[in-house]
Amino acid sequence: MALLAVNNLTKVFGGLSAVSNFNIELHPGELVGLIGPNGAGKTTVFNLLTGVYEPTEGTIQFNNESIVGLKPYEITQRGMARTFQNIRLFSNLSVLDNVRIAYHTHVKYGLTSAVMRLGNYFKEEEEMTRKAIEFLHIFNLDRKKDEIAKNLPYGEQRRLEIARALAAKPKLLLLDEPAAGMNPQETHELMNLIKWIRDEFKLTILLIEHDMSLVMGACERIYVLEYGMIIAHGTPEEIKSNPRVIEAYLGEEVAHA
Ligand SMILES: Nc1ncnc2c1ncn2[C@@H]1O[C@H](COP(=O)(O)OP(=O)(O)OP(=O)(O)O)[C@@H](O)[C@H]1O
Repeated sequence: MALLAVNNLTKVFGGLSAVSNFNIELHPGELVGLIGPNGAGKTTVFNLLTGVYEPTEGTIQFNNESIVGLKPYEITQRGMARTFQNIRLFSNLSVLDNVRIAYHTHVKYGLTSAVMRLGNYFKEEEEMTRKAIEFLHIFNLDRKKDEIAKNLPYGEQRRLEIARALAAKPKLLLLDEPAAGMNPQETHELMNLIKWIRDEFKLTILLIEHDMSLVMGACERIYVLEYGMIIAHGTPEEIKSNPRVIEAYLGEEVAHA
């Protein structure tokens, strides 16, 4: 049974179809790539899946429920989390608080406990801090827990954003260009980290990425978008040798990935 089933998804801005008749199915535990030239519609797909935009047409079933028309926070609560192409951290908060905030979608104490600072408020807060530090440890950021997020080097900010997304306990994680701005060594480490978190947290992951070494090295299946339409879909080997993809996008880049 598919975790995510998208049919005929279309988004028109003014006269421009940013996404046209887009279909995708993701099964639990899959790690899938979404690639395509600049402006192909990849981020618009993420914005449609996460409720930032309402589709002009089409259906989105997540965990056997239609999520079209839900607000982004309602979709997060149902188990979909994402990162952004332009990192969106709470830049003036500490590294630890950036992750702790994500847990607030799951805390059990009510407003009264929070205001009155009753027993379960402290218990939950303590538990949240412990779990947040555990997460930071996975991402090798625990030593930096008290630093202000904006002062971290770029690669660490990217890792922190993923840590925060994971803290919301998603079933599906959408990563928008996680390797952007990273050097080859950082990209390689990130690739291994993404594969590891998929296995460790039994996640399904859909990632947009321009770095072909990461896409080809991590993803089991890849969808290729051009002008808002899927022009190819297959394994990394199939995509690498697909003449239409080479012509539209990858050219020499993929032949050497
Ligand atoms: N809010 C919007 N209003 C109008 N046009 C938009 C909007 N968002 C995206 N578009 C247009 O939709 C098309 C697809 O953009 P999108 O950002 O989804 O592409 P992309 O594949 O993510 O590109 P990149 O790789 O450069 O991030 C572009 O032509 C873009 O200008």
